[in-house]
Amino acid sequence: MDNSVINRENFKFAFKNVTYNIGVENKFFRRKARTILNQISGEFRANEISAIIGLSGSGKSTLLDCLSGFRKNYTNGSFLINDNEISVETIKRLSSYFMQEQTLHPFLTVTEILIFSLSMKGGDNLKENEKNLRIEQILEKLSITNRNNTLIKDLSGGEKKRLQIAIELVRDPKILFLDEPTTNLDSFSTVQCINFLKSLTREQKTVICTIHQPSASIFKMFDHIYAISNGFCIYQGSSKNLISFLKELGLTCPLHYNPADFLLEIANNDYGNYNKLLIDKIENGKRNYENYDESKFDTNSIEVFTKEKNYKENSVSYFYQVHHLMLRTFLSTTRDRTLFFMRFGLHLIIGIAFGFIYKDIGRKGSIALDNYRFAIISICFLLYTSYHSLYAKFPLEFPIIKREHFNGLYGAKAYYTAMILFDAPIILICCIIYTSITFFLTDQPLELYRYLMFLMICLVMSYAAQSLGIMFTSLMNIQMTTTFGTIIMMPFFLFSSFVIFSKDTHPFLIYLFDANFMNMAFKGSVNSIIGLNRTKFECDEFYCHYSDPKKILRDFEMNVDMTHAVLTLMITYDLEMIFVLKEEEI
Ligand SMILES: Nc1ncnc2c1ncn2[C@@H]1O[C@H](COP(=O)(O)OP(=O)(O)OP(=O)(O)O)[C@@H](O)[C@H]1O
Repeated sequence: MDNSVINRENFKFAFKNVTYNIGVENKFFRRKARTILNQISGEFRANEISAIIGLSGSGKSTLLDCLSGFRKNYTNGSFLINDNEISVETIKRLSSYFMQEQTLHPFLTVTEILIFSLSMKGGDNLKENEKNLRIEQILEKLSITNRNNTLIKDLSGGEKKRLQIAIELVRDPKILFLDEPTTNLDSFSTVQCINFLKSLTREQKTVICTIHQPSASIFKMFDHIYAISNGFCIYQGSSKNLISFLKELGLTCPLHYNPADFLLEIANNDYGNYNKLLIDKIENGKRNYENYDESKFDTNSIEVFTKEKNYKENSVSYFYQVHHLMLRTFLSTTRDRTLFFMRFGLHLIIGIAFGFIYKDIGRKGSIALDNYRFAIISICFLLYTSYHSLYAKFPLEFPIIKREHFNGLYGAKAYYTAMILFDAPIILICCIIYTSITFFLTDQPLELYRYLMFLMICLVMSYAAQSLGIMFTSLMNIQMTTTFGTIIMMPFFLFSSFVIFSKDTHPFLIYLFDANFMNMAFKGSVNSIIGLNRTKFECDEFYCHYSDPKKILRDFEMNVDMTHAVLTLMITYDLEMIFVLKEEEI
């Protein structure tokens, strides 16, 4: 071991006895705990770049998730800064997490995404020129200065990676966690990326990254190595001390052989079972195979980090977050108009199609019953387009918002508010397109209040359906919402007076009809077309059974007080909104 004493700056982030258990399914569908991290300890220092290495599935990403606070449930153990215990919340405030998946908005430019991150961090405190200067400095460091106005989707893989790091740096974190930052990079870009990360350590930052099989030259660039095998620590210390550490156990690394590969082969039992010996020698991470000058540590310096509340916290108001989120959505939507135009186009095409299918129903007594069918199908169409409108965006956006929300850019409430506010005028335009075309083509009486009533019912129902979609998305994960989202609508449909009448059900169930927004939407739309004292239809055949609109309303149990219908829809919308906006996690 190299015995020269190292003076590192007085910041040490350590963890003690960290255990992480996960429930796994066995063949009887019971959940059984599996331990991924076993009472491991370790430490990382400022001015050092540390690599967490290990075989695939050894627990590298899990350790990074636990250290950064990304996985806090089922994590046991303690976290310390300069030997003072700190909470996961403090770590989150001091750090930024670079996730493995590329999570960037493809239709924003490099500058726009950085301005957004900076605004969310500093709000209005920074002047425009200060923001631009800060961004210029970061881009210069990352060698992407000439790509300022390029859309993210047009950047190369390496540039995207560097930009993602830049976004995290905007918030000036003390600790930077990076999950496999060099994956998919060629050897030149890998060296460039590690060199850049190394340069950050000169600014008092603690850089911790997981890395998959580093080459010998990359391995040497790391100051500190933390090696894991099956959730246990098998080495902790400097990269240059690894060979002597192994030698003490009788494991001699062949000349010109990559020490990282040698260690991973030992972990894989290629030379016999040495794992237990390694774990014991390094005391499962309690020991550091490096000499530090511990007298340099000032244990009081913890105050600086824990008391400095707005170090990484959201320093901007809820309204400021909503405003910037809406602005960002507006920019992306104006550049990628596919979904936007598809929604308008869909309402236009379906409106024309239904208009022709139900042509003349507003005038002819022989087909008057089709007015009831037309109102029901209109509600079903608008209900599903609104219900799916936002959660269709989720699979694409989810990794992005998860990262941004985790890194403290904005709250869940601000995100949902911005999403709903941005979508509100789109739903309004879609409803106007659909109702105007169908009302005219089906030859309904040209009475303004009747049309407005039809539009209002369709609109409020669409908002209620949209918020229901968001509510389920916020409650379940994306796969669950996509799989069960449509099935969840079935009970609403069942008690909507379409499948079964309330008079034929148990009196106890009547309330399910009265409180059901879909029932009120069906009844409200049918009433706005053939209710409201509509005169009899002209009978164009020998006998027209339903030429009297009152008869349709009575036979199909469609009579409703319009105020009751509108109020039920509005209350449903409000209740769902209250539920969604009280969510704290995305
Ligand atoms: N949510 C989870 N549910 C079940 N098992 C999990 C979960 N997360 C991690 N694991 C398991 O924990 C082990 C460690 O996973 P982890 O992703 O930390 O490995 P890794 O060392 O980062 O691997 P790689 O280098 O392949 O990314 C793996 O066996 C993985 O299957």
